[in-house]
Amino acid sequence: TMSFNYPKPPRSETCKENFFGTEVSDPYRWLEDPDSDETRSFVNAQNLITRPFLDSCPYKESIKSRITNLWNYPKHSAPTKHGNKYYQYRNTGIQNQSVLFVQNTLFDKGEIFLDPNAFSEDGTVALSATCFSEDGNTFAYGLSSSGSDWVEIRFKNVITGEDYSEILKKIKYSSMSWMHDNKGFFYGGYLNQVGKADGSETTSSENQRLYYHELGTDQSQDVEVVEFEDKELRMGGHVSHCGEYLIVTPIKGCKNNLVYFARIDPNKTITKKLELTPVVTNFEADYEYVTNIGSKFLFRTNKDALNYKIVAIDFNNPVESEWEDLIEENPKDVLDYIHVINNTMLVVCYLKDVKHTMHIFDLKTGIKLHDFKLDMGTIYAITGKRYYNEMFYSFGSFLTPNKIYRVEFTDGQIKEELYHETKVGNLDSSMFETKQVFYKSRDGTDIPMFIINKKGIVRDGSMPCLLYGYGGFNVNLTPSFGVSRLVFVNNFNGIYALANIRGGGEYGDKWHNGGRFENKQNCFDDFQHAAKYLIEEKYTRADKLTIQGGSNGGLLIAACINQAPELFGAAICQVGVLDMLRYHKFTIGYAWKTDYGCSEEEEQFKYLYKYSPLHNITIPKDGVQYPATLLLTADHDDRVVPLHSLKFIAELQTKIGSFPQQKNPLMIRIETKAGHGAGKPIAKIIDEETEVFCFISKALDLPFSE
Ligand SMILES: O=C(NCC(=O)N1CCC[C@H]1C(=O)O)OCc1ccccc1
Repeated sequence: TMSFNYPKPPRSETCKENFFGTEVSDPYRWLEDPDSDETRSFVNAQNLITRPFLDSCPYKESIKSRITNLWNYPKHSAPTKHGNKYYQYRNTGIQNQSVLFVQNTLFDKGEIFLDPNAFSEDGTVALSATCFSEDGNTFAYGLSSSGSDWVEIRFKNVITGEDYSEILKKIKYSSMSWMHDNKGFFYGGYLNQVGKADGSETTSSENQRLYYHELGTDQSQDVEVVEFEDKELRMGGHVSHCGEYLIVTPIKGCKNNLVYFARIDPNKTITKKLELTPVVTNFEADYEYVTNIGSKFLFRTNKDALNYKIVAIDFNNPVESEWEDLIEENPKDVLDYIHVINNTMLVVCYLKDVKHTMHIFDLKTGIKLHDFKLDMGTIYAITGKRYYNEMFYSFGSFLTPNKIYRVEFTDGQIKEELYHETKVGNLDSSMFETKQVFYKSRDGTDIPMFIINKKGIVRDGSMPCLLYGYGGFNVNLTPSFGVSRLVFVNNFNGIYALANIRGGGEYGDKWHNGGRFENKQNCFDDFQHAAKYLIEEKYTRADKLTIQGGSNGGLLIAACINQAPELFGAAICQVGVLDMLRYHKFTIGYAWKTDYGCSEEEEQFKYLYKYSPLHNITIPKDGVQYPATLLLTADHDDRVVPLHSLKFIAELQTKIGSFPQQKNPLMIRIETKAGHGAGKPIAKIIDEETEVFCFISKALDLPFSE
């Protein structure tokens, strides 16, 4: 059996805080300083424990080569057209970053337009945001380094391939939008933030402003065009399809935004703050700009529509009593997203029991004109400008990486053809089967869950199982192709299960609200009942069951091992939100109040304190032990700062690690030059997935077969 002598970091007995009469100690608060010597030595001490454990896995090299060669298939994105050229991301297989190609026609092999791999040796500079000007002659592109949310924007002349000289900095959580003169450009920035701003800082991101940039000038000349008092607002700025309006959608949290607009003259530069007309001035609903016909503006909204709908607002008379529903709310299916095409058509994707359906509606009348035939899966993207009579959509599912279809609208016909199908080498998908089951949670709610396994398995409870969940922020976990999960099913002879627990948006706001605020415990109950279902149905047994989740999903994992350690053999908690009393103090954490609430409010403190992972590590009774637990974080994660994981592992090892019955490892893997996940180079993804499997294999004694 294994035993570990975990680091004994200094534990402050004086750091206490009083929340409405409850005294809460915070012995590892000093770990909140990422740059202190103490924190650095804590990180090193942890890596000295974790590194040898992971490297001792006898299957490490074969796991890595299996994951690598399954990743190594050519990838293509749906083409998008700008000006008279087509653009498409391609990856030969395991290039760290995908490369942006430009083609003159749909079927020529094209040439490299922008290769982000050229920006760094190790692929840690990613292309995080792009925006072509209306005429397609200028390409605005945002680069992010080491996985940080910070973005630097550059402008490329498409004809010459040369970059303009200016670089826009201090940009984060920003929209990008061009004036139709192809010279003016809107973006959101934190230009006043002081101190380090490279993603390793934990400074709260406050006072974002919307700026107007004139192409070819220095950022110091940029004009602050929109400003609101509230320091927590992030400004979405979108130039309308006609080019005559700027729609401004300030958002405070991660749900519900305001709507303002300004008239703009595409032929005049902007020299001062814009005059904004209010349309929505309360945070009661989401409003997402779709398009406009003159002054009639379409928005996708959940206002009085938990499953969302399309509403028309006349900006000449925006009073709510004059709003009209263009596409009514569907009582069962969620209006997930929408794309205007061919001038007069709306492509609408619904989510129906966690699978997409796709239809065409008339832009003026809202009448349905066409249904697309889709397999069980997900629409990943739809591309095509409003005035094009051609669009592309990409579709994927658990065993289908990506199928791109081209749709052409000519003389009243809708012609559709397969444009490109991604083939995965060395994977015979006919060996696997996927299904959707429904199980009951603690309160009787039916929860959907996808299950993937090899065909012909015998359900005798002996198989290892990997159960994944998220459960928050209206996020939908729909079927998608994932390499590591297929390696788990194929080479660990495992079961992969994906539980669509409450807090997500799988059944609209009813589902999101069911996992928010005082209902957050439903997420944990739903997930624990998924585990019980998999055990009762003999897919697996507790000591062969691994649970995995990231970010808000990391909170899910940590709360579940605190509440029901007996249910799980292993737990993978990636970039988790683990200190629920202090999360809102760092970077963009305050924006998550719209799911979690905040400890500064008494009622909210009470329910946060009840499940906050850092504050609920409990010594299990009757010889039960915590599952083998691996936390993962990274030094440039400025979405969920590493201090959450550092404090949690310190508390877990101190409180639980020294107990005789605790044989399972309690560890943390801290990555460098990496962040929350977006833009992570393939090499780092493969290393991380390999080491997660090494941990699980070691902890649960799982054999790996080539
Ligand atoms: O904070 C979030 N989103 C929520 C989020 O990232 N969360 C919410 C909880 C922890 C973490 C996660 O689950 O990934 O987004 C900020 C943002 C980024 C880019 C553009 C605009 C705004």
